[in-house]
Amino acid sequence: MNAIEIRKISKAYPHFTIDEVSLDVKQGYITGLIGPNGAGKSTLIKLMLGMIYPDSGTVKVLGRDMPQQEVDIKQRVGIVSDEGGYYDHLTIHDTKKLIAPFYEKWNDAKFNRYLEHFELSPRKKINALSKGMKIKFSLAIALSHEAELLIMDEPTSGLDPVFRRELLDLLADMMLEEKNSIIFSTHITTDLDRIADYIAFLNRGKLIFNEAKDDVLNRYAIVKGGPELLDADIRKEFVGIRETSIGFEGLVDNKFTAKQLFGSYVVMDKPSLEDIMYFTVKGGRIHA
Ligand SMILES: Nc1ncnc2c1ncn2[C@@H]1O[C@H](COP(=O)(O)OP(=O)(O)OP(=O)(O)O)[C@@H](O)[C@H]1O
Repeated sequence: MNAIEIRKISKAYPHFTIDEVSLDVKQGYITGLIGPNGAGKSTLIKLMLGMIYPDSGTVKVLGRDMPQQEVDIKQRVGIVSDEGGYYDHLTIHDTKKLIAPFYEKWNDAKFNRYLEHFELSPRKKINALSKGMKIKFSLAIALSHEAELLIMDEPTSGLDPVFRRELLDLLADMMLEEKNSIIFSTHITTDLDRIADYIAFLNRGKLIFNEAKDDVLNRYAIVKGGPELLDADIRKEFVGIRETSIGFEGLVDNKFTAKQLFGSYVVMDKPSLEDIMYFTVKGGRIHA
């Protein structure tokens, strides 16, 4: 089953369009949504959460239709973001009092444990929280109502390295429960190297791929070689290529085809997710 099913969703802003994106977020796994600034990650997440409406296409979350069954969906989903939509002038304690009755499975003891663990004072006002503290607070709320699905927009970007690692451990703990699923957007791809099972890559409002991370890392390759190997046709084989006077380094999206083409004339390396994002976003020839 899929935790989220997006079908041919489009949303146009004056200078940006989410263009017929279809995406399945697999239940029981962690999916990382990657893409450069302005790729449309937050827009896609807002569409999943019914915070904005698509021009066309459909969204199903945990088998229910968004936005028709939004109330039911929100019971089962935890949202982690620094744009919490909470009232700025309220304290953490008062915000919790306002939110908790909404959830059928609210666990107050768990919430208090998380506050303590995250060193958040219940007396602190929302507008006095740093970006990282807001993330911690929304995570405490999400984990205290037995959410089966966490949807997180850039959860690690405002966090120090110590808590970032701790957050990744908390997410891994959540995944011990088989039915739980997580999707999170980030441009810190090293976080995903550690915990993601699937990678969905969005660029300029289009989905480039949504694949198991290991398959992606096996399929793509970084190819390095001398300038004499390149001509116009060969260049077309690359997703992106960086050339200097002494050679080139490029990304191919099918290393088996590239092996047949280049044989032993080149060196092939395993790419990182960052390499894949960099070369895809830059595209064509990159001048060094
Ligand atoms: N309400 C809006 N009205 C007009 N344009 C918008 C609106 N919301 C987002 N956009 C535009 O949509 C594009 C995608 O923005 P979005 O925030 O979804 O990207 P992102 O991938 O999350 O980027 P980042 O990594 O920088 O947060 C941007 O060009 C942004 O200016």
